Amino acid sequence: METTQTPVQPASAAGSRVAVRLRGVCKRFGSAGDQVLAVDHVDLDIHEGEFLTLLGPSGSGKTTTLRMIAGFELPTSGSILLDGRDVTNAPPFERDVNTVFQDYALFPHMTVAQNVGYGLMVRKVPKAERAARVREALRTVRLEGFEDRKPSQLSGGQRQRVALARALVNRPRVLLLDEPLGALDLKLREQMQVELKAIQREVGITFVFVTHDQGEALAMSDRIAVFNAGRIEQIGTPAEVYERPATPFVAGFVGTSNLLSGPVARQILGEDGMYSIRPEKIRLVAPDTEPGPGERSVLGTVREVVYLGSETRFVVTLDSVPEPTQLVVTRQNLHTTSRDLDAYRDTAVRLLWRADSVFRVADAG
Ligand SMILES: Nc1ncnc2c1ncn2[C@@H]1O[C@H](COP(=O)(O)OP(=O)(O)OP(=O)(O)O)[C@@H](O)[C@H]1O
Repeated sequence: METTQTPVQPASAAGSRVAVRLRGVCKRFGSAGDQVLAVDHVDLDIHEGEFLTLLGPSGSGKTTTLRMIAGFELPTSGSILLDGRDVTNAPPFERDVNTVFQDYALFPHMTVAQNVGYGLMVRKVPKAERAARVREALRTVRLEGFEDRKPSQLSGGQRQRVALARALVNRPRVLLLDEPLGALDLKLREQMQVELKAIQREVGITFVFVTHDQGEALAMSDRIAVFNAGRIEQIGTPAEVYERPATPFVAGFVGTSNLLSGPVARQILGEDGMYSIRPEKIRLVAPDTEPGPGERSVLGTVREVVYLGSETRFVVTLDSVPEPTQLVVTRQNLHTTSRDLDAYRDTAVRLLWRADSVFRVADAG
């Protein structure tokens, strides 16, 4: 009986071997005169054992990129390599990858165990080994004891785990996940984010995960590739993408950003170009507070106070800048109650931030 497991490889130890390589990949849909360039010259290296997320708004080309890695779509131009082997035009079954879809695509008439073991049965894996591998996959997704249930007798989160087990049981080199948590409610989604990441660490398989949810991408990924209009605008760790967004689009799509440009940037920062500062990096203090060493500040008036439970969002218009400018500031409600906050409205304040919290996202245009 074979019970060997894929070796444990923590995500932080993701190897430098390239599991998936995309070079100059383009995908055009439609016929002449009515064409969409869904994916536009994408270059991407995904490392072995890595959890890589394709993040972007609807229509930005993430799913098409994933489907080309799976072999469900063929690129119009460019090449795709899996483990160094050119698979650009290979059919899906000749690629060592598996896909988990958002709608799970489980067989309703089969039990959980039959669903998970289906691919092994088709590949004529002997019965005893099949049973052992199904058991092992169900253990990995923490669904022991559910073997004989039908999909209709499971919750959304449990069905999602069956879909995951059905992919893991094949021990693919690469697992492709297309918005797999999209159908779950927020609480379950957050719980599954933690579990999915733990499972990926345990099995050490390369995960390529598609989502439009920036919070999900930040919470789970080793690296994030941010898509916009068919192109990758930035690839980096969650901290790099959040703290040092490379473009105005990334600054706005991943978290909230205040963008400063033109005469406003010149007056406040003394620089040309476009700059970004995160709302939580700005402190709201009394107007007569002196900035400390390495700090910058500007005077303003609080226009809106929005209580959000764990934090409050202030919208502040700036005094003495040449154009009407608003900055958003967020603050954790550590000792504040909603009643204290009303006093802020229409008051004069000083906004204070560390000079190194501001970063350039574009050159002067
Ligand atoms: N089969 C197709 N035929 C024609 N156009 C398509 C096809 N599939 C995708 N597109 C177009 O390609 C572009 C990229 O689509 P894609 O599904 O890859 O985006 P996405 O970022 O995954 O979006 P979503 O989050 O909404 O799934 C879109 O403009 C879409 O309308």
